[in-house]
Amino acid sequence: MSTSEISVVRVQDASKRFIIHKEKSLKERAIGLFKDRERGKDDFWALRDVNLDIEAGSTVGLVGHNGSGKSTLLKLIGGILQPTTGTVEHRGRVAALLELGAGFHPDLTGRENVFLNASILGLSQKQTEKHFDEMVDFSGIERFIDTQVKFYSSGMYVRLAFAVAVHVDPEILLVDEVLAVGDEPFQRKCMDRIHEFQSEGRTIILVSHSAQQVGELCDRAVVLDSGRVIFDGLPERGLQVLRQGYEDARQEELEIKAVAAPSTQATLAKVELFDRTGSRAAEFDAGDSVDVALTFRSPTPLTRWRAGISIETPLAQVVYGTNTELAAVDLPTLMGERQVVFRIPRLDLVTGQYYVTAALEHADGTAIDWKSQAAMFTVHSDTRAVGTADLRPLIETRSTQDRSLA
Ligand SMILES: Nc1ncnc2c1ncn2[C@@H]1O[C@H](COP(=O)(O)OP(=O)(O)OP(=O)(O)O)[C@@H](O)[C@H]1O
Repeated sequence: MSTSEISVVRVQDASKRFIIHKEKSLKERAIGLFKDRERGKDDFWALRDVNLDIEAGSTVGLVGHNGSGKSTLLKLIGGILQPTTGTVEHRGRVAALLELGAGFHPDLTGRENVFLNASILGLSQKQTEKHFDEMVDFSGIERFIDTQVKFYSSGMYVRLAFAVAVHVDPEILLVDEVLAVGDEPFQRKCMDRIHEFQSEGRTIILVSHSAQQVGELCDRAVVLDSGRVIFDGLPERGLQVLRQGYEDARQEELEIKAVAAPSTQATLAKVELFDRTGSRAAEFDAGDSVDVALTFRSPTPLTRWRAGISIETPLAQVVYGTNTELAAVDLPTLMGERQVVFRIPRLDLVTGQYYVTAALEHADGTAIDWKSQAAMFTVHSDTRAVGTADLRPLIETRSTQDRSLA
């Protein structure tokens, strides 16, 4: 079977242009500027030449900076927006959970909206009646089902919208960030439901700012930057590309600031890893010791500061984090260059790749400088386990009967 035969979403050379209507100032209006209507408009390309083939049964995370075009792409896939050029096709019933407000009518009650929304998604009145109790039960807002949704909190709104979306039997589920609105138990419930969807072979496309969510759910990440796809592949790599982008933007901002006003600020200059022999290293065996050495510089005296590190997985889950204040270590005034070394006596981690993020902060926790994923290392462990901590339990078995007799 060719890719095109099994793909349920196909985006070909799609671009989307928005026309932005500029507000004229009072002065411009008074002196009759912008007589030509076109001069009050600006073209803006939110997406440029996007190509995507999404296979049935995959879960794809759309990630990128604010304004990079994720929601616009999701709306094109859902058919809510049409591309300016190019084509977007999908096969199968689509349920879309887009931003708050889309899909529900504020003056109608929860109950009325469920019927309206389900019918838009292709369910007959009878089918909706059949699933109605399940939907309301899933939403957990039965007490408010006959209240107009304009009085709902954003969390209640999302609960009901999600409940409808997952009960209309969609082949493709589009989810835009809304999961972040629900409270923790509801988010967990949604995640479980999404896992169920995955095991049933349905296709999910979600926009998320949560690296953890993308790592946990997706088998593919598409990274957007200024409306273009800059990466399409494994989530681990996609999240690295995204983080590198954030880091580059931060560095660029710092450089611009530095040119505008030469900094008197202290910096975290280097993050290095050393093995027990004092050599620079990036490969360790579980149980080895590692020195994480941070080099700081300050052109003026900096008092009451702290240094911190965290060890993270490629999906940004923190395995361990500490700082000199938590460790009750007093640091002398920083002037010129100084190194702070965190010696970890045993790296009891399971086989895998890990990153060190490090920071320089004021004593009250406000950031002065930091380096995200500044150093990478690999751990080799001979134990076979999942997770990150290499706890090496001793496993023994006992007869509980013998114990009760004793
Ligand atoms: N209807 C619209 N009219 C004009 N511009 C729009 C419209 N919708 C989106 N845009 C612009 O298109 C760009 C991409 O927006 P989009 O919402 O797709 O970004 P995003 O990656 O989802 O951002 P975020 O992470 O902030 O949700 C933004 O600059 C946004 O201002």
